[in-house]
Amino acid sequence: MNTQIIAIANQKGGVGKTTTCANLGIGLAQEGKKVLLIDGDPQGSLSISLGYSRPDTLPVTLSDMMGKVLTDTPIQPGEGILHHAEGVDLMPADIQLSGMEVSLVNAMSRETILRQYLDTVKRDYNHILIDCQPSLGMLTVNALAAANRVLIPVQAEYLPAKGLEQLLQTINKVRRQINPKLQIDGIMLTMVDSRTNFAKEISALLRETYGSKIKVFGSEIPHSVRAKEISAEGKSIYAHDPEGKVAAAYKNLTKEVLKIEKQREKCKAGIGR
Ligand SMILES: Nc1ncnc2c1ncn2[C@@H]1O[C@H](COP(=O)(O)OP(=O)(O)OP(=O)(O)O)[C@@H](O)[C@H]1O
Repeated sequence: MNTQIIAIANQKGGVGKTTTCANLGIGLAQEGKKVLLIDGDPQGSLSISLGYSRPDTLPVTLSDMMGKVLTDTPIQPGEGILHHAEGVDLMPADIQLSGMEVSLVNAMSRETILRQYLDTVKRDYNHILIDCQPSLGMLTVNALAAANRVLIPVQAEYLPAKGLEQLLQTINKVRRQINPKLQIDGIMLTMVDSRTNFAKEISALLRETYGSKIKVFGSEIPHSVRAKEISAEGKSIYAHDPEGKVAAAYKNLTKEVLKIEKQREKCKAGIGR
């Protein structure tokens, strides 16, 4: 299986990474894809938002799996992977992942420990989505080293241009030094309040600043209280508010993401001919 591994990254906190990871992942599952979500954040927000309110009580989390890679301990098929009612699988995380990040500092091949873990599970999945932590630390570098695609959610409240530059530099560095396959899918606006001109201005500015180099997704995720509620519900926006505008936006995003991979496959086939 040609597994698509998508890192959802932005070192700024609270921009909608976790919400996007869960709803894009479940959107892909609704399109018939086999999906694994990786909680790459020691806060465990993705695990919590999918209903595992106390990830610290789970017997196995991502830090255990990365620990096994570090110590060359075999990983059993499907070990520690949870199955969510809406058709996605999840490798959860808890605060132990912080300790793992510290141990990585002195580890051999420290940037590729997550990639080595994913190599043991990826044959079972069409898509693996990684919810990155809000920093450019070693866990995010591991996610970028493991992925072949990166999607960047940006909150429409203000333009963190400098932050975005730092992220793009990190992505380029990872691409040059560790993972030449990494491609940027695009920047995606989240929490857009369409009643204000401000959001429109930010959207236009993003397209003006980055649009020539990086795709800015046509799908923009509206700001909605219904979206805010889902993290406490343990389910997706499709289950919580199926007819709402956020569900529609995430459905569109899912289609855009699938279109990108189709186009890349076509390009590859064209080159191969
Ligand atoms: N479209 C939306 N409308 C309103 N609130 C939203 C929307 N998307 C996410 N939120 C809320 O905004 C907050 C931050 O979202 P989320 O946790 O997805 O961001 P994050 O980038 O993953 O955060 P962190 O960096 O802390 O992991 C959460 O309370 C979430 O419920």
